[in-house]
Amino acid sequence: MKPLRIGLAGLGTVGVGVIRLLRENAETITARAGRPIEVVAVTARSKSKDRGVDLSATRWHDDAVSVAQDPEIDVVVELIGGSEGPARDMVETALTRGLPVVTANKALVALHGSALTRLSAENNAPLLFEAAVAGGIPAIKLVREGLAADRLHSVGGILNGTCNYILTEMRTTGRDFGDVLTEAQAKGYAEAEPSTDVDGWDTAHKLAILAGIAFQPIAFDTLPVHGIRDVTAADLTFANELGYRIKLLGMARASKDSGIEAWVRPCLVPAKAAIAAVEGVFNAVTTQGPFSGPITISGRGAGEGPTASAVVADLIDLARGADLPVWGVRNTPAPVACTSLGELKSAFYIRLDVEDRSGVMADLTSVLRDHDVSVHFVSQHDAAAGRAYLALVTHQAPEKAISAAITALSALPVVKGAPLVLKIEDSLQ
Ligand SMILES: NC(=O)C1=CN([C@@H]2O[C@H](COP(=O)(O)OP(=O)(O)OC[C@H]3O[C@@H](n4cnc5c(N)ncnc54)[C@H](OP(=O)(O)O)[C@@H]3O)[C@@H](O)[C@H]2O)C=CC1
Ligand SMILES: N[C@@H](CCO)C(=O)O
Repeated sequence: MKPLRIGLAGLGTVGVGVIRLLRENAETITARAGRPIEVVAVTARSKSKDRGVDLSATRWHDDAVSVAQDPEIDVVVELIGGSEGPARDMVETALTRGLPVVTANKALVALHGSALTRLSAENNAPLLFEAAVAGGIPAIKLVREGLAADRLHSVGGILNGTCNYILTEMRTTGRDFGDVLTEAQAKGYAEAEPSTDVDGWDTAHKLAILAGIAFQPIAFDTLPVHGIRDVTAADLTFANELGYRIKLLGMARASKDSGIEAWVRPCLVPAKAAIAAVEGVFNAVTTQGPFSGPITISGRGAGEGPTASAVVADLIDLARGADLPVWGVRNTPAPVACTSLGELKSAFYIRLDVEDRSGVMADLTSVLRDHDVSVHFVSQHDAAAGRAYLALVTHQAPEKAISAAITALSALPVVKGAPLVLKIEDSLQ
């Protein structure tokens, strides 16, 4: 049997994992793929680095584009990362040559997915990226193949393990964000420059891909993105008392006007919901469809083994000759802007740091009354001397009314520091 010959760029966590998995499970993979899958050419920044795997039988290339130009390969695997530079150049070169591409690069697919899809279609070259969303969870296969018949109402979930780890640790130990972030960096979960994770961008990249498959590609720069930096230990305590957990969610929904409502932000989810039990570095992907009903699957969203498992599953699909359209449809839909969230109605959690004296509550509620925001529940915890944290839970209100109320509340002399507003996401089961 003729092997499927792989040219692989990037020999870091995922690249080495792919080589190990292909070797360790060679017999099983060959049986399932119908032919052997062999890495025959590689590149990385350093040729001399010991990576703990034997590369003596592979051809070394000095740059990624030259791997994509290698005449003796059948598939390019891009595991360098980054939406620009060598990763993008290599993928474009391969697709232009008509070579199938497998990548784990969510930033590349989220930002340049439409242009790459055009290249893929023009050159009849498959582009697969199962590992780009939620690592070891077969998220793309779930939505693109498993749920291909349903018109989903929503798709999304907990898509960043670093944030979920930080929020879980803050809740269970009472420590603050900065403290837990330092620990997450020391343990190698968070990047040294953690903004991609904690400011929500990694979640946004993954959500954009899921939304593109479930609905239609979205214009990435129209996606509202908020991370977890402003969530405090006090918020996690309040949420707990209210019967909720705080999770960084990325969600996309088919909106009434046939657009796509999508956002990334920390939310309160009912403690009873399946997704609330997904803790630590685990990810969860959740869907709702009129025929398929609610589905939530969880697992490891990162790491050598889980991510390599997803990359190699794509390679097995290619070896089997599977014909999988990039976004699950034959045409290449143009990206659409996400719908504005202003009219979106939801209940909200508002946390305020206020002076602790008589009349403060009257000041606050008069602002809410003026913006037609009705309060469902109030709770108070002592903060510093003479100060209190107040948590308000609102009834359903349009997001723009909440935003205007927050601006007015922030201007009150009794309110200290910036209020925090979190959406209450009651629809997840
Ligand atoms: N790590 C994870 O758990 C997950 C990662 N991903 C994605 O997988 C991809 C790879 O991630 P990961 O393995 O963690 O990254 P690493 O940082 O561990 O590895 C990156 C690799 O790319 C190589 N590289 C960097 N620049 C170049 C270049 N100009 N030319 C050729 N090679 C280059 C590096 O070389 P050298 O080793 O010599 O420095 C290194 O081997 C990224 O897109 C990431 O987002 C997706 C899901 C999970
Ligand atoms: N940085 C990501 C892993 C790669 O997708 C996370 O923390 O989930």
